[in-house]
Amino acid sequence: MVLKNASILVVDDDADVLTALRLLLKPLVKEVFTEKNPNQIISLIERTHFDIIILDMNFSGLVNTGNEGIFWLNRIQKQKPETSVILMTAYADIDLAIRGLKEGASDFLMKPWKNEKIIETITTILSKKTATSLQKDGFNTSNTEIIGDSEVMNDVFVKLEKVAPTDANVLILGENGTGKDLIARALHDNSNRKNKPFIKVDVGALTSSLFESELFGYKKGAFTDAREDRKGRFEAANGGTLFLDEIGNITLGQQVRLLTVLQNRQVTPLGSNESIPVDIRLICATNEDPKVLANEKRFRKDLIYRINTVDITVPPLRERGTDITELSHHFASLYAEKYNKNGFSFDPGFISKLKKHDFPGNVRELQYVLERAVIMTDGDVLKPEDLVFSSIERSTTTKSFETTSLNLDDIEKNAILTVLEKHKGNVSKSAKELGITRAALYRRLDKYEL
Ligand SMILES: Nc1ncnc2c1ncn2[C@@H]1O[C@H](COP(=O)(O)OP(=O)(O)OP(=O)(O)O)[C@@H](O)[C@H]1O
Repeated sequence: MVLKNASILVVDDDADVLTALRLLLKPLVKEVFTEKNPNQIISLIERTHFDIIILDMNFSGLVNTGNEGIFWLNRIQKQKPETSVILMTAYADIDLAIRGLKEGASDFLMKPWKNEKIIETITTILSKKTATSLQKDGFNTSNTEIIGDSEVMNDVFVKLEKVAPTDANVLILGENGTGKDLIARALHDNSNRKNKPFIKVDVGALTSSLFESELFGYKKGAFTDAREDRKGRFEAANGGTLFLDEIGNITLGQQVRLLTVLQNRQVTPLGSNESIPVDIRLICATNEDPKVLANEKRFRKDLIYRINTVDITVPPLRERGTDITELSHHFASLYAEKYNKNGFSFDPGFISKLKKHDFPGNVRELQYVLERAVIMTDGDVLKPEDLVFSSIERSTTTKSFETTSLNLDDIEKNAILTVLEKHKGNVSKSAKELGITRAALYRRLDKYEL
Protein backbone atom coordinates (compact mmCIF):
# COMPACT_ATOMS: atom_id res chain seq x y z
CA MET A 1 0.00 0.00 0.00
CA VAL A 2 1.22 3.51 -0.73
CA LEU A 3 1.18 6.47 1.64
CA LYS A 4 -1.35 8.47 -0.36
CA ASN A 5 -4.00 5.76 0.11
CA ALA A 6 -3.53 5.35 3.85
CA SER A 7 -6.05 6.14 6.54
CA ILE A 8 -4.49 7.07 9.89
CA LEU A 9 -5.83 7.66 13.40
CA VAL A 10 -3.78 9.56 16.00
CA VAL A 11 -4.76 9.17 19.67
CA ASP A 12 -3.10 11.46 22.19
CA ASP A 13 -4.48 13.59 25.04
CA ASP A 14 -2.16 16.46 24.12
CA ALA A 15 -4.00 18.74 21.65
CA ASP A 16 -0.70 20.19 20.38
CA VAL A 17 0.53 16.74 19.43
CA LEU A 18 -2.71 16.06 17.54
CA THR A 19 -2.50 19.35 15.65
CA ALA A 20 1.15 18.87 14.75
CA LEU A 21 0.60 15.35 13.44
CA ARG A 22 -2.54 16.33 11.54
CA LEU A 23 -0.66 19.16 9.80
CA LEU A 24 2.26 16.86 9.00
CA LEU A 25 0.26 13.92 7.66
CA LYS A 26 -2.77 15.51 6.01
CA PRO A 27 -1.03 16.45 2.73
CA LEU A 28 0.60 13.02 2.48
CA VAL A 29 -2.14 10.47 3.25
CA LYS A 30 -5.75 9.86 2.27
CA GLU A 31 -7.23 10.80 5.66
CA VAL A 32 -6.10 11.63 9.19
CA PHE A 33 -8.41 11.37 12.20
CA THR A 34 -7.39 12.65 15.62
CA GLU A 35 -8.81 11.74 19.02
CA LYS A 36 -8.03 13.03 22.51
CA ASN A 37 -9.95 10.45 24.49
CA PRO A 38 -8.68 6.85 24.32
CA ASN A 39 -12.10 5.61 25.45
CA GLN A 40 -13.36 6.55 21.98
CA ILE A 41 -10.90 4.22 20.22
CA ILE A 42 -13.15 1.16 20.10
CA SER A 43 -16.18 2.94 18.70
CA LEU A 44 -13.97 4.77 16.18
CA ILE A 45 -12.38 1.58 14.86
CA GLU A 46 -15.80 -0.04 14.68
CA ARG A 47 -17.07 2.72 12.39
CA THR A 48 -13.98 3.45 10.28
CA HIS A 49 -11.18 1.38 8.81
CA PHE A 50 -7.70 2.66 9.76
CA ASP A 51 -4.52 1.27 8.28
CA ILE A 52 -2.40 2.66 11.09
CA ILE A 53 -3.10 4.01 14.58
CA ILE A 54 -0.49 6.21 16.23
CA LEU A 55 -1.13 5.69 19.91
CA ASP A 56 0.22 7.59 22.89
CA MET A 57 1.34 5.34 25.75
CA ASN A 58 0.60 7.71 28.63
CA PHE A 59 -2.68 9.50 29.21
CA SER A 60 -2.97 12.27 31.84
CA GLY A 61 -4.76 11.58 35.06
CA LEU A 62 -3.25 8.13 35.07
CA VAL A 63 0.10 7.00 36.38
CA ASN A 64 2.70 7.29 33.63
CA THR A 65 3.58 3.64 33.40
CA GLY A 66 2.90 3.17 29.71
CA ASN A 67 0.44 0.43 30.65
CA GLU A 68 -2.46 2.47 29.25
CA GLY A 69 -0.81 2.29 25.84
CA ILE A 70 -0.34 -1.47 26.14
CA PHE A 71 -3.96 -1.83 27.32
CA TRP A 72 -5.32 0.04 24.28
CA LEU A 73 -2.91 -1.76 21.96
CA ASN A 74 -4.38 -5.08 23.14
CA ARG A 75 -7.94 -3.85 22.70
CA ILE A 76 -7.22 -2.66 19.15
CA GLN A 77 -5.57 -5.96 18.25
CA LYS A 78 -8.48 -7.94 19.59
CA GLN A 79 -10.99 -5.84 17.68
CA LYS A 80 -9.07 -5.13 14.45
CA PRO A 81 -6.01 -7.38 14.18
CA GLU A 82 -5.21 -6.06 10.70
CA THR A 83 -4.67 -2.50 11.98
CA SER A 84 -1.03 -1.57 12.65
CA VAL A 85 -0.23 0.37 15.81
CA ILE A 86 2.72 2.73 16.31
CA LEU A 87 3.30 3.49 19.99
CA MET A 88 4.52 6.90 21.15
CA THR A 89 5.97 7.85 24.48
CA ALA A 90 7.63 10.89 25.98
CA TYR A 91 9.68 8.64 28.18
CA ALA A 92 12.74 7.12 26.63
CA ASP A 93 11.99 3.76 28.09
CA ILE A 94 13.49 1.07 25.92
CA ASP A 95 12.03 -1.79 28.02
CA LEU A 96 8.57 -0.45 27.47
CA ALA A 97 9.28 -0.13 23.76
CA ILE A 98 10.32 -3.76 23.60
CA ARG A 99 7.28 -4.84 25.55
CA GLY A 100 5.03 -2.92 23.14
CA LEU A 101 6.68 -4.58 20.15
CA LYS A 102 6.39 -8.02 21.77
CA GLU A 103 2.71 -7.40 22.35
CA GLY A 104 2.26 -6.76 18.65
CA ALA A 105 2.89 -3.04 18.01
CA SER A 106 4.39 -2.46 14.58
CA ASP A 107 6.88 0.14 15.76
CA PHE A 108 7.72 2.61 18.46
CA LEU A 109 8.50 6.35 18.37
CA MET A 110 9.96 8.63 21.01
CA LYS A 111 8.70 12.16 21.67
CA PRO A 112 9.85 14.67 20.61
CA TRP A 113 9.76 13.06 17.23
CA LYS A 114 11.47 13.84 13.94
CA ASN A 115 8.98 14.34 11.11
CA GLU A 116 11.07 12.34 8.62
CA LYS A 117 11.25 9.45 11.09
CA ILE A 118 7.45 9.31 11.46
CA ILE A 119 6.94 9.34 7.69
CA GLU A 120 9.62 6.70 7.20
CA THR A 121 8.05 4.49 9.88
CA ILE A 122 4.57 4.78 8.37
CA THR A 123 5.85 4.10 4.85
CA THR A 124 7.73 0.99 5.96
CA ILE A 125 4.70 -0.39 7.79
CA LEU A 126 2.45 0.22 4.79
CA SER A 127 4.75 -1.56 2.36
CA LYS A 128 5.06 -4.54 4.73
CA LYS A 129 1.27 -4.62 5.06
CA THR A 130 0.91 -5.03 1.31
CA ALA A 131 3.40 -7.85 1.21
CA THR A 132 1.80 -9.60 4.18
CA SER A 133 -1.73 -9.36 2.91
CA LEU A 134 -0.64 -10.78 -0.41
CA GLN A 135 1.39 -13.56 1.12
CA LYS A 136 -1.13 -14.87 3.59
CA ASP A 137 -3.09 -18.09 3.12
CA GLY A 138 -2.49 -19.38 -0.38
CA PHE A 139 1.01 -18.01 -0.54
CA ASN A 140 1.99 -20.00 2.47
CA THR A 141 0.91 -23.13 0.70
CA SER A 142 2.49 -22.25 -2.62
CA ASN A 143 5.54 -20.78 -0.86
CA THR A 144 5.59 -17.82 -3.17
CA GLU A 145 5.94 -14.19 -2.20
CA ILE A 146 5.24 -11.29 -4.48
CA ILE A 147 8.34 -9.16 -4.12
CA GLY A 148 8.28 -5.50 -5.10
CA ASP A 149 8.23 -2.09 -3.57
CA SER A 150 8.51 0.14 -6.63
CA GLU A 151 5.78 2.71 -7.18
CA VAL A 152 4.46 0.83 -10.22
CA MET A 153 4.20 -2.43 -8.26
CA ASN A 154 2.57 -0.67 -5.33
CA ASP A 155 -0.10 0.61 -7.73
CA VAL A 156 -0.66 -3.01 -8.79
CA PHE A 157 -0.97 -4.07 -5.12
CA VAL A 158 -3.47 -1.30 -4.37
CA LYS A 159 -5.66 -2.37 -7.30
CA LEU A 160 -5.26 -6.00 -6.34
CA GLU A 161 -6.38 -5.39 -2.78
CA LYS A 162 -9.44 -3.49 -4.00
CA VAL A 163 -10.47 -6.02 -6.63
CA ALA A 164 -9.59 -9.32 -4.91
CA PRO A 165 -12.56 -9.48 -2.48
CA THR A 166 -15.09 -8.72 -5.23
CA ASP A 167 -16.34 -11.33 -7.68
CA ALA A 168 -15.34 -9.20 -10.69
CA ASN A 169 -13.80 -10.92 -13.70
CA VAL A 170 -10.22 -9.75 -14.04
CA LEU A 171 -7.98 -9.59 -17.10
CA ILE A 172 -4.28 -9.53 -16.19
CA LEU A 173 -2.06 -7.95 -18.81
CA GLY A 174 1.72 -7.91 -19.02
CA GLU A 175 4.73 -9.27 -20.85
CA ASN A 176 5.88 -12.85 -20.39
CA GLY A 177 7.43 -13.56 -16.99
CA THR A 178 6.18 -10.40 -15.25
CA GLY A 179 4.30 -12.38 -12.58
CA LYS A 180 0.76 -12.61 -13.97
CA ASP A 181 0.37 -16.09 -12.50
CA LEU A 182 1.28 -14.82 -9.06
CA ILE A 183 -1.21 -11.97 -9.33
CA ALA A 184 -3.96 -14.40 -10.36
CA ARG A 185 -3.17 -16.56 -7.35
CA ALA A 186 -3.14 -13.51 -5.07
CA LEU A 187 -6.57 -12.45 -6.34
CA HIS A 188 -7.93 -15.86 -5.41
CA ASP A 189 -6.14 -16.08 -2.06
CA ASN A 190 -7.52 -12.72 -1.02
CA SER A 191 -11.09 -13.42 -2.13
CA ASN A 192 -14.08 -15.01 -0.43
CA ARG A 193 -13.44 -18.06 -2.60
CA LYS A 194 -9.99 -18.69 -1.10
CA ASN A 195 -11.03 -21.98 0.50
CA LYS A 196 -12.45 -23.26 -2.77
CA PRO A 197 -10.44 -24.53 -5.77
CA PHE A 198 -8.09 -22.38 -7.83
CA ILE A 199 -7.80 -24.01 -11.23
CA LYS A 200 -5.38 -22.82 -13.87
CA VAL A 201 -5.61 -23.77 -17.53
CA ASP A 202 -3.09 -22.78 -20.15
CA VAL A 203 -5.70 -22.33 -22.86
CA GLY A 204 -3.15 -20.89 -25.29
CA ALA A 205 -1.30 -24.19 -25.35
CA LEU A 206 -4.37 -26.43 -25.86
CA THR A 207 -4.88 -27.99 -29.25
CA SER A 208 -8.39 -27.53 -30.66
CA SER A 209 -9.39 -31.09 -29.82
CA LEU A 210 -8.18 -30.75 -26.23
CA PHE A 211 -9.78 -27.33 -25.66
CA GLU A 212 -13.34 -28.61 -25.25
CA SER A 213 -12.59 -31.86 -23.44
CA GLU A 214 -10.22 -30.12 -21.02
CA LEU A 215 -12.52 -27.21 -20.23
CA PHE A 216 -15.95 -28.80 -20.41
CA GLY A 217 -15.19 -32.47 -19.65
CA TYR A 218 -16.59 -35.54 -21.36
CA LYS A 219 -18.70 -38.62 -20.90
CA LYS A 220 -17.38 -42.15 -21.31
CA GLY A 221 -17.52 -43.07 -25.01
CA ALA A 222 -17.77 -39.46 -26.25
CA PHE A 223 -14.69 -40.17 -28.40
CA THR A 224 -12.30 -43.06 -28.93
CA ASP A 225 -10.05 -42.38 -25.95
CA ALA A 226 -12.84 -41.43 -23.54
CA ARG A 227 -12.71 -44.57 -21.40
CA GLU A 228 -14.42 -42.98 -18.42
CA ASP A 229 -16.31 -39.78 -17.47
CA ARG A 230 -14.02 -36.84 -16.86
CA LYS A 231 -14.86 -33.53 -15.20
CA GLY A 232 -13.88 -30.42 -17.12
CA ARG A 233 -11.88 -27.60 -15.55
CA PHE A 234 -14.95 -25.37 -15.31
CA GLU A 235 -16.68 -27.96 -13.17
CA ALA A 236 -13.53 -28.59 -11.13
CA ALA A 237 -13.34 -24.87 -10.36
CA ASN A 238 -16.98 -24.71 -9.22
CA GLY A 239 -17.33 -22.36 -6.26
CA GLY A 240 -13.77 -21.12 -6.76
CA THR A 241 -11.65 -19.38 -9.37
CA LEU A 242 -10.85 -20.43 -12.93
CA PHE A 243 -7.67 -18.89 -14.31
CA LEU A 244 -7.35 -19.02 -18.09
CA ASP A 245 -3.80 -18.17 -19.08
CA GLU A 246 -2.72 -17.00 -22.55
CA ILE A 247 -6.32 -16.25 -23.46
CA GLY A 248 -5.12 -14.10 -26.40
CA ASN A 249 -3.99 -17.22 -28.24
CA ILE A 250 -7.32 -19.05 -28.56
CA THR A 251 -9.08 -19.32 -31.90
CA LEU A 252 -12.27 -17.46 -32.82
CA GLY A 253 -14.20 -20.73 -32.69
CA GLN A 254 -12.95 -21.41 -29.15
CA GLN A 255 -13.91 -17.87 -28.20
CA VAL A 256 -17.51 -18.54 -29.23
CA ARG A 257 -17.63 -21.70 -27.08
CA LEU A 258 -16.19 -19.85 -24.13
CA LEU A 259 -18.57 -16.93 -24.50
CA THR A 260 -21.57 -19.26 -24.52
CA VAL A 261 -20.46 -20.90 -21.27
CA LEU A 262 -19.81 -17.57 -19.60
CA GLN A 263 -23.19 -16.19 -20.69
CA ASN A 264 -25.18 -19.24 -19.62
CA ARG A 265 -23.03 -20.06 -16.59
CA GLN A 266 -23.34 -23.74 -17.42
CA VAL A 267 -21.27 -26.33 -19.26
CA THR A 268 -22.24 -29.37 -21.28
CA PRO A 269 -19.58 -32.12 -21.25
CA LEU A 270 -18.81 -33.74 -24.61
CA GLY A 271 -21.15 -36.65 -25.24
CA SER A 272 -23.71 -35.44 -22.70
CA ASN A 273 -27.14 -33.87 -23.11
CA GLU A 274 -27.18 -32.41 -19.64
CA SER A 275 -25.88 -28.98 -18.73
CA ILE A 276 -24.12 -28.50 -15.42
CA PRO A 277 -24.46 -25.11 -13.68
CA VAL A 278 -21.11 -23.60 -12.71
CA ASP A 279 -20.32 -20.79 -10.31
CA ILE A 280 -16.82 -19.54 -11.04
CA ARG A 281 -14.88 -16.34 -10.79
CA LEU A 282 -12.97 -15.89 -14.01
CA ILE A 283 -9.46 -14.54 -14.20
CA CYS A 284 -7.72 -14.39 -17.58
CA ALA A 285 -4.22 -13.36 -18.57
CA THR A 286 -2.49 -12.48 -21.80
CA ASN A 287 0.73 -10.89 -22.95
CA GLU A 288 -1.00 -9.42 -25.98
CA ASP A 289 -2.67 -6.03 -26.12
CA PRO A 290 -6.46 -6.66 -26.20
CA LYS A 291 -7.03 -3.54 -28.34
CA VAL A 292 -4.65 -4.86 -30.99
CA LEU A 293 -6.28 -8.31 -30.80
CA ALA A 294 -9.72 -6.76 -31.32
CA ASN A 295 -8.59 -4.40 -34.10
CA GLU A 296 -6.93 -7.25 -35.95
CA LYS A 297 -10.16 -9.23 -35.55
CA ARG A 298 -8.29 -11.96 -33.68
CA PHE A 299 -10.45 -11.56 -30.59
CA ARG A 300 -14.19 -10.96 -30.19
CA LYS A 301 -15.00 -7.65 -28.57
CA ASP A 302 -18.00 -9.11 -26.70
CA LEU A 303 -15.70 -11.68 -25.09
CA ILE A 304 -13.16 -9.01 -24.14
CA TYR A 305 -15.89 -7.05 -22.37
CA ARG A 306 -17.05 -10.15 -20.54
CA ILE A 307 -13.66 -11.22 -19.23
CA ASN A 308 -12.43 -7.72 -18.53
CA THR A 309 -14.57 -6.14 -15.82
CA VAL A 310 -11.31 -4.90 -14.35
CA ASP A 311 -7.85 -5.11 -15.84
CA ILE A 312 -4.55 -5.17 -14.01
CA THR A 313 -1.38 -4.46 -15.95
CA VAL A 314 1.78 -5.93 -14.47
CA PRO A 315 4.72 -3.70 -15.45
CA PRO A 316 7.86 -5.10 -17.10
CA LEU A 317 10.83 -5.61 -14.79
CA ARG A 318 12.89 -2.90 -16.53
CA GLU A 319 10.38 -0.30 -15.25
CA ARG A 320 10.51 -1.43 -11.63
CA GLY A 321 13.64 0.41 -10.43
CA THR A 322 15.06 -1.03 -7.22
CA ASP A 323 12.83 -4.12 -7.36
CA ILE A 324 15.66 -5.78 -9.33
CA THR A 325 17.89 -5.59 -6.25
CA GLU A 326 15.20 -6.87 -3.90
CA LEU A 327 14.25 -9.70 -6.25
CA SER A 328 17.90 -10.64 -6.73
CA HIS A 329 18.42 -10.98 -2.97
CA HIS A 330 15.23 -13.02 -2.78
CA PHE A 331 16.26 -15.43 -5.53
CA ALA A 332 19.87 -15.64 -4.29
CA SER A 333 18.74 -16.81 -0.85
CA LEU A 334 16.09 -19.10 -2.35
CA TYR A 335 18.65 -20.87 -4.50
CA ALA A 336 21.36 -20.82 -1.82
CA GLU A 337 18.97 -22.87 0.29
CA LYS A 338 17.96 -25.13 -2.60
CA TYR A 339 21.57 -25.92 -3.52
CA ASN A 340 22.82 -26.12 0.08
CA LYS A 341 25.12 -23.12 -0.20
CA ASN A 342 25.84 -20.38 2.32
CA GLY A 343 24.12 -17.02 1.89
CA PHE A 344 25.54 -14.67 -0.73
CA SER A 345 26.50 -11.04 -0.75
CA PHE A 346 26.74 -9.06 -3.99
CA ASP A 347 29.81 -7.44 -5.45
CA PRO A 348 28.80 -3.82 -6.38
CA GLY A 349 29.33 -4.59 -10.08
CA PHE A 350 26.85 -7.48 -9.87
CA ILE A 351 23.78 -5.30 -9.35
CA SER A 352 24.95 -2.64 -11.82
CA LYS A 353 25.37 -5.31 -14.51
CA LEU A 354 21.84 -6.58 -13.75
CA LYS A 355 20.47 -3.04 -13.95
CA LYS A 356 22.03 -2.50 -17.36
CA HIS A 357 20.22 -5.52 -18.78
CA ASP A 358 16.69 -4.86 -20.03
CA PHE A 359 15.23 -8.29 -19.11
CA PRO A 360 12.96 -9.08 -22.04
CA GLY A 361 12.02 -12.25 -20.11
CA ASN A 362 11.26 -10.17 -17.00
CA VAL A 363 11.23 -11.76 -13.51
CA ARG A 364 11.42 -15.28 -14.91
CA GLU A 365 14.64 -14.38 -16.71
CA LEU A 366 16.09 -12.77 -13.57
CA GLN A 367 15.17 -15.90 -11.62
CA TYR A 368 17.01 -18.16 -14.09
CA VAL A 369 20.01 -15.84 -14.19
CA LEU A 370 20.28 -15.86 -10.38
CA GLU A 371 19.83 -19.63 -10.20
CA ARG A 372 22.63 -20.13 -12.72
CA ALA A 373 24.87 -17.64 -10.87
CA VAL A 374 24.31 -19.41 -7.54
CA ILE A 375 25.11 -22.80 -9.07
CA MET A 376 28.21 -21.65 -10.96
CA THR A 377 29.90 -19.36 -8.44
CA ASP A 378 32.68 -20.62 -6.17
CA GLY A 379 32.69 -18.13 -3.30
CA ASP A 380 30.10 -16.39 -1.17
CA VAL A 381 30.11 -13.18 -3.22
CA LEU A 382 28.23 -13.03 -6.49
CA LYS A 383 30.24 -11.13 -9.12
CA PRO A 384 29.38 -9.64 -12.53
CA GLU A 385 31.13 -12.51 -14.30
CA ASP A 386 28.70 -14.96 -12.64
CA LEU A 387 25.92 -13.41 -14.69
CA VAL A 388 25.16 -15.06 -18.01
CA PHE A 389 22.10 -13.87 -19.86
CA SER A 390 20.13 -16.51 -21.70
CA SER A 391 19.97 -16.57 -25.48
CA ILE A 392 16.29 -17.50 -25.53
CA GLU A 393 15.22 -13.89 -25.12
CA ARG A 394 17.50 -12.91 -27.97
CA SER A 395 16.43 -15.79 -30.18
CA THR A 396 14.45 -13.48 -32.47
CA THR A 397 17.67 -11.99 -33.76
CA THR A 398 19.49 -15.28 -34.22
CA LYS A 399 18.86 -16.29 -37.76
CA SER A 400 19.95 -19.83 -38.49
CA PHE A 401 19.62 -22.93 -36.40
CA GLU A 402 20.19 -25.42 -39.17
CA THR A 403 22.30 -28.39 -38.27
CA THR A 404 23.55 -31.48 -40.00
CA SER A 405 23.82 -33.34 -36.67
CA LEU A 406 21.52 -36.32 -36.31
CA ASN A 407 21.95 -36.38 -32.54
CA LEU A 408 18.41 -36.36 -31.10
CA ASP A 409 19.24 -33.68 -28.52
CA ASP A 410 20.65 -31.42 -31.25
CA ILE A 411 17.58 -31.96 -33.39
CA GLU A 412 15.26 -31.17 -30.48
CA LYS A 413 17.26 -28.09 -29.51
CA ASN A 414 17.20 -26.77 -33.06
CA ALA A 415 13.49 -27.45 -33.46
CA ILE A 416 12.89 -25.42 -30.31
CA LEU A 417 15.04 -22.52 -31.50
CA THR A 418 13.41 -22.50 -34.93
CA VAL A 419 9.90 -22.44 -33.49
CA LEU A 420 10.84 -19.77 -30.94
CA GLU A 421 12.20 -17.62 -33.72
CA LYS A 422 9.05 -18.11 -35.77
CA HIS A 423 6.88 -16.99 -32.85
CA LYS A 424 9.18 -14.15 -31.79
CA GLY A 425 10.00 -15.77 -28.46
CA ASN A 426 6.35 -16.42 -27.51
CA VAL A 427 6.59 -19.53 -25.35
CA SER A 428 2.90 -20.47 -25.47
CA LYS A 429 2.64 -20.38 -29.23
CA SER A 430 5.95 -22.23 -29.56
CA ALA A 431 4.86 -24.93 -27.10
CA LYS A 432 1.62 -25.34 -28.99
CA GLU A 433 3.41 -25.76 -32.31
CA LEU A 434 5.90 -28.20 -30.78
CA GLY A 435 2.99 -30.21 -29.34
CA ILE A 436 4.18 -29.93 -25.73
CA THR A 437 3.02 -27.94 -22.70
CA ARG A 438 4.65 -24.67 -21.75
CA ALA A 439 6.08 -26.29 -18.63
CA ALA A 440 7.64 -29.00 -20.79
CA LEU A 441 9.10 -26.35 -23.08
CA TYR A 442 10.54 -24.45 -20.11
CA ARG A 443 12.12 -27.69 -18.85
CA ARG A 444 13.80 -28.17 -22.23
CA LEU A 445 14.95 -24.55 -22.36
CA ASP A 446 16.54 -25.16 -19.02
CA LYS A 447 18.07 -28.47 -20.13
CA TYR A 448 19.64 -26.94 -23.25
CA GLU A 449 20.52 -23.73 -21.36
CA LEU A 450 18.67 -21.64 -23.95
N1 LIG B 1 7.14 -10.05 -7.92
C1 LIG B 1 7.63 -11.30 -7.89
N2 LIG B 1 8.20 -11.77 -6.76
C2 LIG B 1 8.73 -13.01 -6.71
N3 LIG B 1 8.73 -13.86 -7.74
C3 LIG B 1 8.18 -13.46 -8.89
C4 LIG B 1 7.59 -12.15 -9.03
N4 LIG B 1 7.10 -12.03 -10.27
C5 LIG B 1 7.37 -13.20 -10.89
N5 LIG B 1 8.01 -14.05 -10.08
C6 LIG B 1 8.50 -15.41 -10.43
O1 LIG B 1 8.87 -15.35 -11.80
C7 LIG B 1 8.42 -16.49 -12.51
C8 LIG B 1 7.48 -16.07 -13.62
O2 LIG B 1 6.29 -15.53 -13.05
P1 LIG B 1 4.85 -15.88 -13.64
O3 LIG B 1 4.79 -17.28 -14.14
O4 LIG B 1 3.84 -15.47 -12.64
O5 LIG B 1 4.86 -14.88 -14.89
P2 LIG B 1 3.76 -14.74 -16.03
O6 LIG B 1 3.63 -13.29 -16.30
O7 LIG B 1 2.53 -15.49 -15.66
O8 LIG B 1 4.50 -15.45 -17.24
P3 LIG B 1 3.85 -16.00 -18.62
O9 LIG B 1 3.35 -14.79 -19.35
O10 LIG B 1 4.99 -16.64 -19.31
O11 LIG B 1 2.76 -16.94 -18.21
C9 LIG B 1 7.73 -17.38 -11.47
O12 LIG B 1 8.68 -18.33 -11.02
C10 LIG B 1 7.36 -16.44 -10.35
O13 LIG B 1 7.33 -17.11 -9.12
